[in-house]
Amino acid sequence: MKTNQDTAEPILAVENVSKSYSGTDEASLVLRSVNLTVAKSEFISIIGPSGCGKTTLMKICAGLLSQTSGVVTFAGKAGTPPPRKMGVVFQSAALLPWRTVMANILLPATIQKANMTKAKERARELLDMLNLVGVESKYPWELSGGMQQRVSIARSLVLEPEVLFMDEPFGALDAMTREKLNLDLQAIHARTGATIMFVTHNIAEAVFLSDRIVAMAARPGRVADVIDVTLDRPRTQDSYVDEDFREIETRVRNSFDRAAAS
Ligand SMILES: Nc1ncnc2c1ncn2[C@@H]1O[C@H](COP(=O)(O)OP(=O)(O)OP(=O)(O)O)[C@@H](O)[C@H]1O
Repeated sequence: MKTNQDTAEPILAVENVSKSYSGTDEASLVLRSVNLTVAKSEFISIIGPSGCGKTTLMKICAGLLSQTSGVVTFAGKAGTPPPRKMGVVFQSAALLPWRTVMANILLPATIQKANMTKAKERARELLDMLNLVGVESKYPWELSGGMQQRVSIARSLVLEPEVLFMDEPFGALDAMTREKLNLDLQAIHARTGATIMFVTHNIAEAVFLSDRIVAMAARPGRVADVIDVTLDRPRTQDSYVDEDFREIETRVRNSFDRAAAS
């Protein structure tokens, strides 16, 4: 059977990656021999029990942390994506309180000394895509948590990254805001064609957004299962109650439970 991964060119590959924060013995391993290939424009989610190493794996892929052994390959070359080609979004929006929304969104372009005319044009497009028009001159503390996270997403996209790493970006938001942001993120993914690696604890969210879901097991962290999400796009709020959606959700839940018990 052809999977989503087989049909597109790989952009990111994790080969035999292990990680220990201390010591070299087997017991100190947080990740053990993780292998994973992410296709260009793929939306891949990582789920697993708390402490299984999801954030560690994502940080290694983003080059924010080094692996103890193994190789990460980006676009066929050993190494992680260059900062200019990737964006990162964490659970906390981490905006600079003394900069306006627009200045926060433009921050990566300022740091990277990118073409500011182009960056401003892109920022305006993102304000529109993320329903932020009208708040560009406000300061982060004047916005709701959901709006702040939208700004953080816009900031991560301003340099048109090829890869976006998102670590529980909606974890602190209420259910309604989260569903709305899932719809917006799906639209952004379709429009930009960015490859997205997304860590979440929420199984329905993973099914809604993903092309593939990686279920990890803990102690040491490892890939326990990979589930293809073969649902048509775009998915809508009605998708959550579709029979096919529920079936995949159950499969992912079973994988999660098996991984948590192993
Ligand atoms: N900087 C660090 N130094 C030492 N140990 C760490 C460090 N960061 C993470 N760990 C440990 O590595 C393991 C994996 O942590 P990680 O945050 O990657 O897991 P996770 O699956 O993302 O967890 P959660 O779902 O709770 O966010 C945990 O046991 C954690 O305590």
